[in-house]
Amino acid sequence: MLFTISQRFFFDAAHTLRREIEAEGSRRVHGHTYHAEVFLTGPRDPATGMVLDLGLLRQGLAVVREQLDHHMLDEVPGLGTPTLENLCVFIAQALPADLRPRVSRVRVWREALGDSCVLDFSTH
Ligand SMILES: Nc1nc2c(c(=O)[nH]1)N=C([C@H](O)[C@H](O)COP(=O)(O)OP(=O)(O)OP(=O)(O)O)CN2
Ligand SMILES: [Zn+2]
Repeated sequence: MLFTISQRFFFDAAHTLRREIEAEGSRRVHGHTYHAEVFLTGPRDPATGMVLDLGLLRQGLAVVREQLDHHMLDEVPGLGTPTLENLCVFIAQALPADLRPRVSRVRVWREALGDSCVLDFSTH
């Protein structure tokens, strides 16, 4: 049996974005509240009854959040163009090494704008 556990966090960050439409507002420095959810999939450890203690996932996400919250996303090393897609990849790669192999999905969204992106490792 496989189980999927998840944990959410949010961060406030600034960015600029070059776009072909609505270009002017996106090009200026502006901010968003981003939400992210990371999903880990695996079997239960028979000794603990857990895929992984959610407290450990929460600790890992805190490390990732530190690199994004109140940052200028354009300047975050390794992120690239600050899109939702690149944020999904960045979050998956920035997790502690022992958690990374179990990541099955990362979702990043902006509640206020109603847009979101999902990186789904199970379909790759
Ligand atoms: N495939 C993607 N498309 C777009 C992305 C993305 O990350 N992936 N991002 C954007 C913009 O960042 C997003 O739409 C927000 O636009 P922005 O100019 O930052 O803000 P708005 O003017 O739309 O909204 P505000 O409420 O004024 O912040 C576009 N496409
Ligand atoms: Zn924006």
